[in-house]
Parts: sequence; C-alpha cells; structure tokens
Amino acid sequence: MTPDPATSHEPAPALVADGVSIAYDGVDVVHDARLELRPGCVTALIGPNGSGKSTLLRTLARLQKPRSGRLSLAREIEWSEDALPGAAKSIFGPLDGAAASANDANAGDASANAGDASASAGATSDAFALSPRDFARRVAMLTQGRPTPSGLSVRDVVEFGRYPHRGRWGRGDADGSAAVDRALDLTGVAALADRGVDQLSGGQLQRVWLASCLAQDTGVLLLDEPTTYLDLRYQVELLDLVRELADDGGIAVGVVLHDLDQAAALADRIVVLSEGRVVAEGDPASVLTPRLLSDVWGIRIDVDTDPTTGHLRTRAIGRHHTRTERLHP
Ligand SMILES: Nc1ncnc2c1ncn2[C@@H]1O[C@H](COP(=O)(O)OP(=O)(O)OP(=O)(O)O)[C@@H](O)[C@H]1O
Repeated sequence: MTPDPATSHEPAPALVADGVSIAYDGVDVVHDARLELRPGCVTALIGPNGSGKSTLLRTLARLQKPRSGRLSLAREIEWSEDALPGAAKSIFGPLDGAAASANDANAGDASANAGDASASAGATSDAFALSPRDFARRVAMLTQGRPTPSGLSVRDVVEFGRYPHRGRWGRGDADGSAAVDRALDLTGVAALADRGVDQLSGGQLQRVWLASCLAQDTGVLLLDEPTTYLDLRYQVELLDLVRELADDGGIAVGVVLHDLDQAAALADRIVVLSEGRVVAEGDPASVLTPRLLSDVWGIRIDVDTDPTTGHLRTRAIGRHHTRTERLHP
C-alpha cells in the first residue's frame, strides 16, 4: 500500500518496482509485483524456493530487465554514514550520464543501451534509463554465488566497488581510499587486505564481496541471501551491520532471507513471494502469521514470541518432530 505523501512522515521511496513482470524464455516467473524500498528501512523478501525472490531483486538491481512494469529511482536521496566510523556525508549527485559501472563488470547490465534520463524532470527517474554509472552510484547489490577472481588481493576486490565513482583513467575519486578502508573495517576483513582472494574461505569471500558493495557507497543496498556461508557470529554481525546502515545511515535495504527468524528480527517490512506473486506485505507482526506461513510453505509453521529478544520466532513442524517413538520406544 502506498502511503499518502500529504499525511505520511515516511521518507519517499528510494527505489520502486511497480507492476513488474519478469520472464525467462518467454515464461513469466514474477507476475505484476510491486515493491518499495524506503530510506532507513530494511525490507526482507521471503518465500519458498523458486518463488522469484532473486529474480525480483536482480531486477531491482537492473541486472535483469522486466518484461513489463516500471522501476523508478528517486532522483535525490539524502543519506549519510556519519554514524559509522570514518564516514562522510553523501548526497546523491546530479545525474551525469557517464559510462561504466561495477554492476556492469560483475554481471552485465540490461540497460546499457537505454540512454540518459537526465532530461526527465520530477521526483523519480526510470531506473532503466539511467546511465550504468549513474545507477551504480545509487544502487549496489550483493549477488549470490559471485566468482572468485584469481590474482587479485582483497583490497583490489573492494576497490572494485569504487568503479562508478572514478573518472576516466581511474582518477578523481577523492573519497575512494577512505571508503575502501571503512568497508574493509565494517566487514571485518581489514586484516586480510593484502591476501589473495583465491586463498579465502567461502565466508571470508562473502564478506569481501559485501565490502566491495559497501565501498560503492550507495543509498540503496540489495543483498541476496547475504548470510550464506557465514558462521553464526558473522551472520549476526552482518545483520547488525545491515540494521545500522539503515538506522544510522538512512540506507534503503532490500534483502532476500530464507531464515524467517532473521527476517523477523531484522526487517521493518516483509514481502512474501509465492509462485512469483507478492502475496503479503507489511510489518513482521502482520505478515508472519501461522496461517499465512503454513499456506505459503505448505507445512505447519508455528509462530510465537521469543522471550529473550521480543521478536517473533517461527518453528516449522515436520513428521520427524512427531515421531516420538524414537525418543520413547
Ligand atoms: N536463468 C534462468 N532461466 C530460466 N529459469 C530461471 C532462471 N533463473 C531462475 N529461473 C526460474 O525462475 C523462477 C524463480 O527463480 P528465483 O531464483 O528467482 O527464485 P528464488 O525465490 O530466489 O529461489 P531460491 O529460494 O531457490 O533461491 C524459478 O522457477 C526458477 O526455476
């Protein structure tokens, strides 16, 4: 539901997908989806395997063009990492229509030939009409299963995130080295900065790719199952960091999570996808009900409140839970 701008105190959305349908080989896998990401707000996408979460997130990152619908990006969003160590205030600058982007180099960019939106006026721009570099200065995405580049150090990979901020010949990025140092620190990989990335564990590499996204210094951050490969401590620390980026930096975060309890604890808004459709959207208490979760996942899912944290807690009940004869023959 879209809040009435005249009465709402919520900030305007940073990124909106509206009426988006996405197809592979001519077959729609996401149908007429609407999703808003607001500054300072963490929005979690949840749903069963194959429900379209990654596909929708990749479209928000412009890595996949929708068959129909619109992706709008706010022309100006004020956000700041002032509360984070060593950070400087960042404001989305004017659209400049330059050429290259970190997203391009990572996974291709569906809009590379889409032209320049700087002529269009108003509060939002058609995200697919921005230059790749303009878009990459505003939106970063941690995709799933990124490759392990060989012959590069951790610092090289994190510096890669600065790509959209550099001018021709890699010059003109005065904030670059501070942003890279900050990203290395925030993700706990500063001590590995000079190591080859091909010598890292899966969890360490995941944190390096996250650091690269943070170095990109964007107001919108998209994360596809970011806790994959991470041990419990780093899962919790990553979720802490995401919350701080939203609360203290005003960053708009969209995150795909499989762990419903993580979504309950982290997110302000939860969007539930089922068979390519948004079937529920709202705050965790309104969305995480036993009936809705059980319907969507097709198994019994109980919900209660964790007495320690006060957050909702889910429990999927399978046949193995009730085979008590093993415990009490
Ligand atoms: N490259 C592709 N080509 C064809 N079909 C695809 C491709 N990628 C995904 N799909 C299909 O699109 C649908 C949505 O997939 P998607 O990966 O977005 O789901 P998901 O909710 O992220 O799943 P998971 O939880 O398993 O990661 C699935 O039916 C999947 O089989």
